[in-house]
Amino acid sequence: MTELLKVHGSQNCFFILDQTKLQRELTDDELVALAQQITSKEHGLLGGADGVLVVNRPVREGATAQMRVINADGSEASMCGNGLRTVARYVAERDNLEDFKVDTMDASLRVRKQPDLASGVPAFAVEISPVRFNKEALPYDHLGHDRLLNTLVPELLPGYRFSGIAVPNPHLISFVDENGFKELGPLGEWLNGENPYFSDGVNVNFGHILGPNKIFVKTYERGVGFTNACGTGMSATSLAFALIHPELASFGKPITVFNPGGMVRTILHHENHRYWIELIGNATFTHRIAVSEESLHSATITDQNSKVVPTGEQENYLKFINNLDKPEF
Ligand SMILES: N[C@@H](CCC[C@H](N)C(=O)O)C(=O)O
Repeated sequence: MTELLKVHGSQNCFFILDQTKLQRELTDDELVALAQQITSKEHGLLGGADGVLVVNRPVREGATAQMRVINADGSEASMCGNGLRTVARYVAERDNLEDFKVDTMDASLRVRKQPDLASGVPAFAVEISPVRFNKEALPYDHLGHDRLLNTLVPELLPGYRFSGIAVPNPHLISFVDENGFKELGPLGEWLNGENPYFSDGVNVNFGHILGPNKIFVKTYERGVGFTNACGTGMSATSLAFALIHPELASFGKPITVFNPGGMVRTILHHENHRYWIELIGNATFTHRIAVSEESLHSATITDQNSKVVPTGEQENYLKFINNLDKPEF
C-alpha cells in the first residue's frame, strides 16, 4: 500500500502522488490515465480535483524534490503556484526542512515555510519565475502584437484590454468591472478549444481592482475549466496590476489577492532586469488516502479499494475564510 494526499491552495484542489515511495514509478501514460480518472468531478475520488502533483527525486543540483503538474485533462503544465505550496509543505514535513528548492519543468524554485495564516492553516511562500512577455513564450499568433500589456485586442473581445504574461505557464489577463466577469467562461472555453490564436490554450484571468494593493482574480484554467483559484494566474495578474497601475500597486510590498476559494498575498520583485513574484498562501491537506500501487498503475482507484481518512484541516480553513471580508463576483 501507498498513500495519496488530497490537498488545496485557496481550494484549488489536487492529489499529491510521491513517486519516491513507490516500488515502481508510473509511466507518463499511466500518470495521464490516473489524473483523468481521479480528478473527474463526476466519477473521481472525493469529488475530483484540478490536477495531480507528482513528487519525484530532484533533477537539478541544489533541489530537494521535483514537482510535475498533470492537469485534469491529462495535459502537463510547466508550473502551478497553488500546487507548489502544497508540495512544499509535503516535502518540508517529509524531510524536516523549512527553506529549500523544488524543481519544476523550467526552473528550480525556492519555497519557504511561513507563519500559519490562522489556527490550523499552514502557509508557504513560493517563488514564481521565470517571467516572460514575448508572444513566443505564451505562445500566441495572428494578433498583430509582439507583447500584450493592457492592449485592446478586438479579435479576442471587443472593448477589453489584455495583457499576456508567462510565469512560465501562459496567462492572458484582463481587468474588468463587476459586469465583465460574465465573459470569462465563453472566452476561456474558446481559447482552450479550436481557435486561431492560442494553439496550446491559455489560462484566462479576469482581475478586478478593489483598492491600493488589493485585487480579486477569477480564472478559467487551461486543462481544467473554472477553478476556485490559480496561483500563477494571481501572480501574473498582480504583476499586470503594478505595470498598468503603478499608482495603485507597489513592488516589494504585499498585494492582497482574493479569489473564489480564499485569499493569497503576492510580493512583486524587479531585480537585475528580471521580474519574479513571491506567492504566499495556505497549504492545506484535507485527506490521506491509502491505495494499492496496482490501482495507481491501472488507474482504477475507487472508494471501495481505497481507505480515506479526513485530516480535519478543512474545518480550520473554512473558519479562516469565513472571517475574511471576501468579495464575490
Ligand atoms: N492552478 C495552477 C496552474 C495549473 C496549470 C494550468 N492549468 C496550466 O495548464 O498552465 C496554479 O495554481 O498556478
